Amino acid sequence: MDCKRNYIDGEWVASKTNATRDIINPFNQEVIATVTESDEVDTQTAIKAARKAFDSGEWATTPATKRGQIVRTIAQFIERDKEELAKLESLDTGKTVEESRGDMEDIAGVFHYYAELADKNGGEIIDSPIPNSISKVVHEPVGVCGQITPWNYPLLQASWKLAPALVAGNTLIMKPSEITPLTTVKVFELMEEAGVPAGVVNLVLGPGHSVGAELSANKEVDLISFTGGIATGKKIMQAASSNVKNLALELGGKNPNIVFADADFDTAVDQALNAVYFHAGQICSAGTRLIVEESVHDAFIDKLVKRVMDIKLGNGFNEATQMGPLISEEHLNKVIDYVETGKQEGATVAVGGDRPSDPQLQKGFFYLPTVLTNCTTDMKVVQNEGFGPVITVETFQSEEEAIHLANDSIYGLSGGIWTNDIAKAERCVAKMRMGTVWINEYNLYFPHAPWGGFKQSGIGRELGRAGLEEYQETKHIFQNLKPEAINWF
Ligand SMILES: NC(=O)c1ccc[n+]([C@@H]2O[C@H](COP(=O)([O-])OP(=O)(O)OC[C@H]3O[C@@H](n4cnc5c(N)ncnc54)[C@H](O)[C@@H]3O)[C@@H](O)[C@H]2O)c1
Ligand SMILES: C[N+](C)(C)CC=O
Repeated sequence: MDCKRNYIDGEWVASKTNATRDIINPFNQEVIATVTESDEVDTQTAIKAARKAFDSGEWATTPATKRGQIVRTIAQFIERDKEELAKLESLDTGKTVEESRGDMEDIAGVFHYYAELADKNGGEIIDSPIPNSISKVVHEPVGVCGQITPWNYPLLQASWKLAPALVAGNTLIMKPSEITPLTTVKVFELMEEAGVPAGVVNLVLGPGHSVGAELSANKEVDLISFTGGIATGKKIMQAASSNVKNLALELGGKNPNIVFADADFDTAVDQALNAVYFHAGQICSAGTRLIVEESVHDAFIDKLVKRVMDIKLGNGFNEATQMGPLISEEHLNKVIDYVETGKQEGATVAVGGDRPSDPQLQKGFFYLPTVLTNCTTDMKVVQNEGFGPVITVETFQSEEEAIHLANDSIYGLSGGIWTNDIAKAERCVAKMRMGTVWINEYNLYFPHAPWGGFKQSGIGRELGRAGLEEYQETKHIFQNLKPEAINWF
């Protein structure tokens, strides 16, 4: 098995430490790859390469149409290699290949979207208050960008950072999660094949406490874009103050999914499952706080539980599998503790609440899809992000109570609302403090619409025009066409 390496200044190189890390398939704990394990010194080498490439001005002054063409070629290569990439993502994360195929389509779509935007953001002439002058606003790249991604959607989250950074003319160093780096390595191969010049994109494989911390603190890095947990985000924010870096944080969520009694009952039940159980609930936007109008609660939970009992756990490579394992033993233990806490707090396990007993699943990090009823907003299990296949259920009697429960969180990433009363939906949405709110829908995202969180779910936006603007500085240029002395002094 060859060892996957860093990509620095256009070369594939092993870490100077000579250390390696085994990458594990969460379905059966088999080693699927070995990768180089880097440290601060490797990171500094990559930062220097990105700095040199940016300061040379070559990429930033490449015409935007040309940068767009290269990004479009990357999209086409992802489409060409979609099946290989999807299988690699599933081996690495345990999610079903069907889900990974969907991710790859989304990822190619993100590269296509930003390729199209590349030459459509050329700045503007603004009305100057001074006669005989020109006032214009232009967009320039921020500079050297550090990009740090999580393990749950490894390549998807990488694409949201790579594509806009490239079309805006930046250079970058990416650090994928040390647990799931394989598809990111592959996309760096595709970026090399597409002709991205040496030094513009750099990849450093390794852990957060060394590689990630160096990227966040190093004064040669102008921007840090991070997707991951709140605790890490806070550390990065502190480290980034070293040189007042630009900062984009995509953090966690504890997302409400509100069901009113007038909603289409069967659709709302079905979508309550979709809101949570994809990728075993390891989704930032998972609608894990189900908030149901009291009058339909019992019928709703009956139907939900029946549907949950039918969810098929297994190897993501089997077509019949609907839910794979959690990412690691460490994470499985966190989910077990999380549910135990809920039970101690008084929640009732309506279904699940344990590991599966199926002998075929014992080597994998599986946890049963779970519904906890009798939950109240003060419980830890309602307030903390569990990041597993666990729904907590609360009830409400009035619109105001539903909104109060939905907003009673340090998070503000996303939320859903199910009702056939459009006026009620609009009233509620106006009060919901979240970056994305779905009405009669859940978990839908696409390249044209911005994504990001209110409150402690983050700072800044990815996707859409806003996702490009994160990678741009705005410059005002004022030119006096008839300069004269003003003789003030
Ligand atoms: N808002 C979003 O769009 C979004 C998307 C996906 C995941 N997430 C969130 O990500 C979290 C799960 O991902 P995770 O467990 O990989 O998160 P994490 O915070 O543990 O790790 C994320 C990345 O940060 C790195 N890291 C760890 N310590 C670091 C440090 N001190 N300095 C710099 N980098 C460091 C890790 O190596 C990894 O690459 C969840 O909270 C989830 O909600 C958010
Ligand atoms: C942003 N999203 C929904 C693709 C993945 C969150 O974990």
